[in-house]
Amino acid sequence: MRPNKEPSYKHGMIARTAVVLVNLGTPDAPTAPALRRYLRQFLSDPRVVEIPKAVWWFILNGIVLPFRSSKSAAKYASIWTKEGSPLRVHTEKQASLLRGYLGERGHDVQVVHAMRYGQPGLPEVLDKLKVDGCDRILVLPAYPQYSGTTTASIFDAVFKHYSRVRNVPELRLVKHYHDHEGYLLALKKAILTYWDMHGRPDKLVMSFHGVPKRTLMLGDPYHCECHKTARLLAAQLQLGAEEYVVTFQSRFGKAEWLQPYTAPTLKALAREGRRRVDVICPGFISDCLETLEEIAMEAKQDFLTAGGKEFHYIPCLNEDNAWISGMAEIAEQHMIGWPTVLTPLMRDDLRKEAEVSRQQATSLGARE
Ligand SMILES: C=CC1=C(C)c2cc3[nH]c(cc4nc(cc5[nH]c(cc1n2)c(C)c5CCC(=O)O)C(CCC(=O)O)=C4C)c(C)c3C=C
Ligand SMILES: [Fe+2]
Ligand SMILES: [Fe+2]
Repeated sequence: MRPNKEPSYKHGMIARTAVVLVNLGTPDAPTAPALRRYLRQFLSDPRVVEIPKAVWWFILNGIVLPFRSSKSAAKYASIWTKEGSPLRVHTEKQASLLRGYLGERGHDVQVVHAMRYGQPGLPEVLDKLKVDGCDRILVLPAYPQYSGTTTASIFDAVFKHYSRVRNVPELRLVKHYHDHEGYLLALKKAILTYWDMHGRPDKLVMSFHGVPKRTLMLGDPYHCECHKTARLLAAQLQLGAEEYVVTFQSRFGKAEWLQPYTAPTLKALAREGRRRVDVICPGFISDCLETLEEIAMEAKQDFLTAGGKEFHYIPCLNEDNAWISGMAEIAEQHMIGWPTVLTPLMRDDLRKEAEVSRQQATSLGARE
C-alpha cells in the first residue's frame, strides 16, 4: 500500500507527545439508524466475531442488524443524557482531566480521546495529531484487562492507520493495567467510600464483560486478567472468598461465553436468601450501556424479582480523582525516556532548528 502524502517536513517543529485514550465507541444517537451504523462497524470486526466472513455477513445483515438495532436503541434511550452517550461523555472528561493531571506532574503532552468504532474515530484523531506535530504517540486503551476482542482490535486499527503513513511517529501501546496499583487503589477507595455511606452487602459481585469461552481456550488471557483484578481487589478490601464472586455479563449470540453469567448468579443469590448484593463492574472504566442499563436496571430487577431485598450498583471510576491520578501514573510509566518535560536547553535547540528552517525557506523562495 502506497503511503499518503505527508505535510512537508519543517525544521524546528517541536516534536510533541500525545496520549490517546481509546474507548470502544458508542452510537451517535439512541436511534435505530444510528445503532445500525455503529453495530455494523463494531460487529464486522473479525476480532469481535470470529465466524467465517461470508457466513457472518448473512447473519449480521439478515438477522442481527434488523432485529438488534431498534431493541438496542430503546436501551440506549433509557440511559442517554443531555450531553449524549454516557460512555462518550465520561471518556471525553477523562481525557481532559488526564491532560491536567499530567500537566501538574510537569508533562507537556496533548491528551485526546478516540473511539474504536464510531466518532471520533482513531484515523481522524491520529491524522489530527500529525498535523499538530505530535511525533510520539502513547495509545492507552480504556480496557484494564487485555483481550484480543478489544485491546488487540485497537492495536490493529492503529497499525492499519500507520501502514498508510510515510513519516510514522514513535509509538507505544499500553497492553493492560489489570494489576496496576493506581487502578486497584482507585477501585478500593470507590468501594470503601460507597460502603461508608451505604453500609456493606452480603455479597460483592464483581461483574466483567464476557467474551466467548472459545477465545479463552484459544489463549486469550482476558479471563485470567479479570480474575487477577478481582483477587487483588478482594485482598485489598480484606474480603474472604465467601464475601465476593466474579461473574461475566453481556453475552452475545448462542455460543457459550465465560461463566458464571451475572444475571443467573444474582437470581441464585436471591434464592439462597442473600438480602443485599452490591455490584461493581471493574472492567469498565466508564459507565456505559452495559453498566447503567444491563446491571443497574435489568440485573437489579432480576435480583429483586427472585426475592432479593436490596441491590446496590457501585458506579464505575469515571472522573474519580484517584483514578485519573492512577491513569496519569500508567501513562507516565509508559512515557519513560520521552522528553515530555521541555528543558531550557531543548527550547534553545528548537529555536536554532527553527532558524535553519526559516533560512532554508528564504533561500528556496529566492531561487524560485
Ligand atoms: C470491557 C470490555 C469489553 C469486552 C471484552 C467486550 C467484548 C464484546 N462485546 C461484544 C458485543 C457488544 N458489546 C456491546 C457494548 C459494549 N461492550 C463494551 C465493552 C466490551 N466488549 C462496552 C463498553 C459497551 C458499551 C458501549 C456503549 O455505547 O455504552 C454491544 C452494543 C450494545 C448492544 O447492542 O447490546 C455489543 C453488541 C462482543 C461480541 C464481544 C466479544 C467477542
Ligand atoms: Fe461488548
Ligand atoms: Fe483463567
